[in-house]
Amino acid sequence: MESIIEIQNLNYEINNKRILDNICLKVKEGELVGLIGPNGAGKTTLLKCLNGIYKAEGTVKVNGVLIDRMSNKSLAEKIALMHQNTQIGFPFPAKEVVLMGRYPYLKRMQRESKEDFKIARKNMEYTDTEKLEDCAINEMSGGERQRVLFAKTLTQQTDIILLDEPTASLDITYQEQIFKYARDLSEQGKTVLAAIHDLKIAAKYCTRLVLMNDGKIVSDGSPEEVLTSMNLSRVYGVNALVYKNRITGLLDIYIHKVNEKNKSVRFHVIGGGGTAGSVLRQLYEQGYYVSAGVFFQGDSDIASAEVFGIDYLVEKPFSSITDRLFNENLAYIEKAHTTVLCNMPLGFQNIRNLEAAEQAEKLVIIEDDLPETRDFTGGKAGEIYNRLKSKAVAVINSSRLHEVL
Ligand SMILES: Nc1ncnc2c1ncn2[C@@H]1O[C@H](COP(=O)(O)OP(=O)(O)OP(=O)(O)O)[C@@H](O)[C@H]1O
Repeated sequence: MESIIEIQNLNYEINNKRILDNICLKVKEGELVGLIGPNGAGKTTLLKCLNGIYKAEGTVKVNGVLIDRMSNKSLAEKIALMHQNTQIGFPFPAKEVVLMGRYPYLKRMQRESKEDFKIARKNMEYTDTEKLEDCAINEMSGGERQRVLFAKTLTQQTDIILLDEPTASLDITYQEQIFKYARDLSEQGKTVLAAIHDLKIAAKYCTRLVLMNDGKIVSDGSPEEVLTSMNLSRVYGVNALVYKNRITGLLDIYIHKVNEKNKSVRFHVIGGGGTAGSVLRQLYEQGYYVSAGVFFQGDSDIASAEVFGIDYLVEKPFSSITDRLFNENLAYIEKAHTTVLCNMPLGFQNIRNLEAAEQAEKLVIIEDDLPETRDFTGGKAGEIYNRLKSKAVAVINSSRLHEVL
């Protein structure tokens, strides 16, 4: 398929400072591309070059035609840009602002036709802004104004739509809504490029992400290809873990700061049934060496251990812990400075985890629920648990774990 947008060797400077550095990018019809990158990466500047607001060195073609050869009006029939934080000083009613989207199609002094009004109205309905039609644009909340401006952008009826931080002042419902609209538009064959800071929304809706830094494109591909821990760490200067959220099935990002000083201190975590996730995270953030187990296949604690790169032991589902895994668990416990027993359900299947915990030199028990309420062995596990309690260095609520780390 031909590219609807083709950018080659684009360079742009302001006051001798290189803002865009040799940008090359081709976008196909119907793509929904997220432009991501830290503040100052050059996203807005790139969108403005595409829209002809900034004249840069290099070439920008739309449908194979150089935009320098197009008049402002004919470019505005092809590309609409919704600016970041647009302020309008004059109290235009919303419906007039939306109608302004029709300007590329009107001759000098020509009034809008019935058809123009119809298009504007349809887009106000679509963006849930009809109720605001008589409200002054400069007296609206940031989010309301943003939605009216989005309706105006759509009213321009262009094949290419550029959105610069379209969700900046929107509440969570409308943040998602704008990107649902953007996805609908791309499914209808429109091409959408959106500068966006929210990486989770970018991953959820965009078919392709372009990561920029210092005026350059540093990665370009599917959300999975671009949103890697390495890319995010390199560009944003943070420690980031990128993983598939097992509950939502979506790409998720966890930004964190790890204390690098604690690597030689070992913790072992006994959990299960999703009770270990938060414990593993907190220990990971402290930078300790952490091992965990014995979990049973299918447990969400395994997903947590994998995200945090923690060594763990896993048994087949619905089986008791074998001697081999019991001994491996013991070996981890013996090497650990501290063993943490989570607030897990107690059954015949995992009773050997409690037996192993008896060997811990220093045991911390997390108790959010009384053991009687989660003992499914008729008291057998409860007996061991009570012995563990009497030797534990701390029995705490999970919200207080940080106090003993
Ligand atoms: N009018 C200007 N005069 C001087 N420098 C500018 C101007 N406009 C942009 N810049 C600089 O160009 C660089 C890129 O800015 P741009 O707004 O394109 O980045 P961005 O990726 O959109 O950032 P943000 O995510 O913060 O909106 C920044 O370093 C910015 O300071």
